[in-house]
Amino acid sequence: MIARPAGGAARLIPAIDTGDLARAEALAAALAGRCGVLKVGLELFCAAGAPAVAAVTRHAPVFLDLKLHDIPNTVAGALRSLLPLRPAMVTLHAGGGPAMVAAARDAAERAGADRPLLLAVTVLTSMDAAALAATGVADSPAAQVLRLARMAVAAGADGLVCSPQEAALLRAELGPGPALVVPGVRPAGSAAGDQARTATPAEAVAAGADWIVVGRPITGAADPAAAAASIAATLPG
Ligand SMILES: O=C(O)c1cc(=O)[nH]c(=O)n1[C@@H]1O[C@H](COP(=O)(O)O)[C@@H](O)[C@H]1O
Repeated sequence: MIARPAGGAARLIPAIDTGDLARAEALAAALAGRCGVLKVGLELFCAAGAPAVAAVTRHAPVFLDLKLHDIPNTVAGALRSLLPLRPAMVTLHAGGGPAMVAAARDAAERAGADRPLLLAVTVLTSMDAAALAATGVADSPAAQVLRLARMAVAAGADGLVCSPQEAALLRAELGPGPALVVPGVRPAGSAAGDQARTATPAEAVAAGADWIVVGRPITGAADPAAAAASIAATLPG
């Protein structure tokens, strides 16, 4: 399994969100020396599939973020199908429940010591309290994140995806064990876009994030490599 980053640029995971494989390869080449991991998400995977993962893996370990959410048997099968791509990290939705998380963990174990870090997504960083309430959850995002996080870790998740606003709570309640991967991160002055629960890169790390995920502030910059370097420079070494 991938080791936790010691600090600095190794904590940064740029999200290569594009449907264009050539652009993804160019971004991966430009960003590889300035981050620890590169994220392939739904947009790139739906456009270009396994070859996109192979292409990005040539530059850095890949966080394959497909947010699996289905019955346990189907999620386990999906995990088995993804293992040959050798992702360093994979995501599934904690909301699929403990049997789904446990089935994914069993499937991931087939890769032995080299298995991907299994990350459970809690409450999406794009959701505020009103959006959560619209799904039938009256609790605050923080309370729901903690509930899902406890369940997912008990069921076998190695780590959690949460917003920077819940990272300190999860560290305090769950200790140093679970890896925390934190999107919804915005350098000071950059547009939030559809992200609702945000903080700066340095704030996210101070709150307990092991890795931070940053997409548009890097990929939308005129010079993505320079944007990544300037974010990394704000992270504690
Ligand atoms: O699992 C994720 O990575 C994820 C979970 C979440 O709650 N929120 C979230 O934004 N993400 C991903 O993190 C990235 C954030 O991108 P930007 O908003 O452009 O920085 C996207 O690729 C999202 O799919």
